[in-house]
Amino acid sequence: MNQPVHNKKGILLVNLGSPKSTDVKDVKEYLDEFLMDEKVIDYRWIFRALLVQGIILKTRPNKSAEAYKTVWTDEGSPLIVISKNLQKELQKLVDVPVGLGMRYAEPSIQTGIQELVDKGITEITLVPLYPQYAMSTTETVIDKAEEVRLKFFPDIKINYVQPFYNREIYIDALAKSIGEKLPPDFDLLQFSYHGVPERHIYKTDPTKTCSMDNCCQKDDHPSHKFCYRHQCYKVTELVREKLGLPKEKVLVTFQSRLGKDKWMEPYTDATLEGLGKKGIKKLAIVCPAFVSDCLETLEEISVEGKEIFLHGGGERFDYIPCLNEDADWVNVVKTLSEEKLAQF
Ligand SMILES: C=CC1=C(C)c2cc3[nH]c(cc4nc(cc5[nH]c(cc1n2)c(C)c5CCC(=O)O)C(CCC(=O)O)=C4C)c(C)c3C=C
Ligand SMILES: [Fe+2]
Ligand SMILES: [Fe+2]
Repeated sequence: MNQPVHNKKGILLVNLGSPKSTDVKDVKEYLDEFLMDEKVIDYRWIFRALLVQGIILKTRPNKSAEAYKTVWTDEGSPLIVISKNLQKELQKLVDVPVGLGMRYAEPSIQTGIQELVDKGITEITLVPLYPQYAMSTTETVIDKAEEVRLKFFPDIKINYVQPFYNREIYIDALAKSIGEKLPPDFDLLQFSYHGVPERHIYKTDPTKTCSMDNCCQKDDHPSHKFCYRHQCYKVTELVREKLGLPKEKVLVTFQSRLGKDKWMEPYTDATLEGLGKKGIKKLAIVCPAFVSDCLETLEEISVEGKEIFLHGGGERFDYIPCLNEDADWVNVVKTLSEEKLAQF
């Protein structure tokens, strides 16, 4: 009997990853792998090693472990738990196996591919779970998956779902999710994206024309395909239009900076501090660089960010969760995966 034609096909979801536990040694091991990635800290190896192993890993693991403890659940890290739930929900909707891998720590991309290969899969559609392209998101996932494929699985094929920041199905799902949670009387809706050093934007711009100020918010510019900053502004604009909000009700900021480099501005924390004095008393905030709630949303924004805002004179702070296991979002992942599966 003939097998169905898709019997060799599978889907691999890839998210960022979390430490194994909140023990300082596990957090240290995770941060070491993460920050030694040359697409995350893009210094020459020796300078990266001096900075990461000589400075950051001396103090940050303690601080980060304490932060992780505040968000950790009985089942583990929120990012991992939510990613597993997304995997399960997607599996209910598609007739090919769905695997899961993390760029850092476990389950690794290698583990995820191995599990699919063990099921006889040789054609994998890999979905980087990042709406916007960045060197430290989509690009490093593809680099790692290619490294693993060439080393351990030279006979399989992988194709990659591209950043989906401007896809209508994604914007519809995000706008709907935000719209449902937005309180009717908010003063401002803040879009807080994970930041990156400005250098990353210049480095990955193949046209070398992005000047940070006058290209990222334009409708059409040759640098946009690889401009993380543009892609953040674009998501915001498309969601704002979909929700029918006036421009003055929406603000873009960038969070989670690390080290002494110049990161993209405006910064989320500095902005939150000053909003109350500018008359913004009721703030809603959403973090669309993340599709799953994680340390950076649950602790940095909904706990620390809230404190900063209230301390600066704000009165009400509504954190709007990520898409997580939202049914429309699962459908977005299904559509994006199936489009790519069809291309084998
Ligand atoms: C130079 C450092 C970093 C860059 C560049 C960076 C980019 C970047 N990261 C995410 C998504 C996530 N980052 C998360 C945690 C996190 N990020 C950094 C540093 C950089 N990120 C660190 C050191 C950490 C660890 C926690 C800490 O010590 O602060 C997470 C959460 C992981 C979790 O377990 O919950 C996510 C998700 C994006 C999207 C991005 C570029 C756009
Ligand atoms: Fe990060
Ligand atoms: Fe730009």
